[in-house]
Amino acid sequence: MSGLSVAGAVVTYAGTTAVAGVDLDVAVGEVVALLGPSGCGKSSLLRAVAGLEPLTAGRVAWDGADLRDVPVHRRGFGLMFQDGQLFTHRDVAGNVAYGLEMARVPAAERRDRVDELLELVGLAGYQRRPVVTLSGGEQQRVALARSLAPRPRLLLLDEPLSALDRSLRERLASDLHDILRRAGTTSLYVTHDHDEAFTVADRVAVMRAGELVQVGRPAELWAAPADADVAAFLGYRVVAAHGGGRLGLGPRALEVVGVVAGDGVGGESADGWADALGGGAGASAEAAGSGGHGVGGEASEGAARSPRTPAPSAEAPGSGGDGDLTGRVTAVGFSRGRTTVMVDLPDWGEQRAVAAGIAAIGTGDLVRLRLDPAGVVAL
Ligand SMILES: Nc1ncnc2c1ncn2[C@@H]1O[C@H](COP(=O)(O)OP(=O)(O)OP(=O)(O)O)[C@@H](O)[C@H]1O
Repeated sequence: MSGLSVAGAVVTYAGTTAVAGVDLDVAVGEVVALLGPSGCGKSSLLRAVAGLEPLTAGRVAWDGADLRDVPVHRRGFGLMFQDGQLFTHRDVAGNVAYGLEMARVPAAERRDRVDELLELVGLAGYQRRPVVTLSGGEQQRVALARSLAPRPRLLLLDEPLSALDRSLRERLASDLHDILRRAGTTSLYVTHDHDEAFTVADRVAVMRAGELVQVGRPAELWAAPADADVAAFLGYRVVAAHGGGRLGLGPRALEVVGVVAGDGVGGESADGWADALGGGAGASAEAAGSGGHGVGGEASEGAARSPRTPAPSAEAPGSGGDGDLTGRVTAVGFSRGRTTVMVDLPDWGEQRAVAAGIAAIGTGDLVRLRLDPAGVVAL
């Protein structure tokens, strides 16, 4: 096996088992994310791969060669942490060049490599900037450039974005994906954030209580989580399925398709909304056959889809005769152009649902929901 191979790895601290027998391969050029909740042993495993933590059992190998007797600085691995730990007395170029100086790379070659890396991480021209004048995101880009400079055969990243705010984290995760591919750097990436793992990695290894519970491509994990815990960790809401078993409801599994009884508060007047929508919404309200009104987007998306579209009623407890679900709205929010509501459902409790466009929904309304089979996984 070329690349990294971890077999039966165990890490213990004074009687506590942090890593309980992990097998994991990372192929050359591949980016693998270790994803799991706090305390599951991700960092311990990463540190064991780096050589910073001894293995109680098992082995770590590169290109088939056991690394047991190879000290940290001779493994040819790079490290990057949450806090980039930049040298504050050096400027940006001085930080990026650090590993190259240690490797006694000649000055002219160092300069070229620093320029190339700053270009790669989106900081061209920053060479002489004192690092203390940089934003948190820029500092992490410098830390990344520094760890990539000596061309590590494996880059180990431990929560490199978790000190940044959400929008910056999303942006940098996407940039990291591109930068690691362009540099062709084999990487092991620790995070507790599923979106970040899915964005950055080719494969995601889900860890729980010291063990790997599932390894796969992001789309594979999302389509078929190994169990209810993995599903919940990936962002599904786990609910009981009709007739036993459980379902994972994805963030867009439930869609409001109509208001059955609009006696709630907030939003626009139900009638005004229906009027504004014109024929489409009227047709929807009629189809609902309840005297309620349809809710839809700009092009009346909700109305365009028939409210009687058969939902997987066999799997949906609390569903009406035609397969729709009905529940009471407990909260209404508006985010990124969509109305989102919390709806109290008879068997599933409070669940999040989306309504296309700006809908006249108020708390207390009784709404009809459609369960989109594409947004649901059986567990
Ligand atoms: N140096 C240490 N001495 C004793 N116990 C430790 C040490 N480092 C970690 N642990 C314990 O080992 C377990 C795994 O910790 P680890 O840091 O590997 O998890 P993690 O998944 O990386 O969590 P986090 O994301 O919070 O860092 C935890 O129970 C932790 O308390």
